[in-house]
Amino acid sequence: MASTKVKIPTIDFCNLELKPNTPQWESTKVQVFEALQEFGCFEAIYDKVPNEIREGMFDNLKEVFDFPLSKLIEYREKPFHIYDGKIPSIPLYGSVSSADLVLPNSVETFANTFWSDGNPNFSNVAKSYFKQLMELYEMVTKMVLESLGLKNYIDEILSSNFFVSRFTNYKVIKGEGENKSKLPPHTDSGYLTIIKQNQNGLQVLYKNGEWIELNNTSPNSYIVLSANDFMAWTNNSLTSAEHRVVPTRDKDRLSIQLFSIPHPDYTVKDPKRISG
Ligand SMILES: O=C(O)CCC(=O)C(=O)O
Ligand SMILES: [Fe+2]
Repeated sequence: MASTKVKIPTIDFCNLELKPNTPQWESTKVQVFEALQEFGCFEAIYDKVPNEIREGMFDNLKEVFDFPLSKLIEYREKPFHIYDGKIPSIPLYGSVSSADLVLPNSVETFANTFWSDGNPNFSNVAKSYFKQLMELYEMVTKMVLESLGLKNYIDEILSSNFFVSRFTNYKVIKGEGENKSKLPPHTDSGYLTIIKQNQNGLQVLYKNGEWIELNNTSPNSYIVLSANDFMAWTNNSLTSAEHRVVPTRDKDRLSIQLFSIPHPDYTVKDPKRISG
């Protein structure tokens, strides 16, 4: 059962004055660092993604998971595109992932696979959605490095990653039970993951052994999780959040994830150790 006792911090990123070296930046930075140390995650209130963009993402994604399986398989046949589904232990889970933000025209490749007219609306909406979330990623990364006294490494870390986006559907079939789409506990690879869910279900494991429900359904709310490579890079200063998904409602749950992952040729090491 998820606990109601411990609460994941909610951090406000809406302030227009939120720029490095301002008092707002300094106080937000403290909250970000403490949350990632203690919980490995927080809820960001971030208003830079217009409502119609975010809603457009979910509307388009509903259609993707209604396409026949053959489309999903066709999608998987393209380089750097992954479809996970029909997993025997969680048959109602399905996701499509793409290294879409590094490969030119990759959003269009995605759209062309699923929609015969290439769905220009999807491409526009997706580019805008991820652009704004990459800015949130950049702010959080800078705040962590400044908190660690590693300001000089900000450019290095920001240029060491690529982004992967994943769209996930947790199908609910009446009478089938939640276990068929439940995502088992895990930590993510990469630096940070930013998640938007259309209904709750994401839970994070706190150090006292309790699973805490992440509330992320208000329009401007996004979950930021720190992942394994950031924990390693910071020499365990941050926690890599162990999380799982337990869909509880009686309609399909959709979520969108943005993962930032170090390039395969980048060596993830605590910079203090690199410099001796
Ligand atoms: O669906 C979610 O909210 C999270 C999914 C997740 O943890 C993952 O794909 O790694
Ligand atoms: Fe995950």
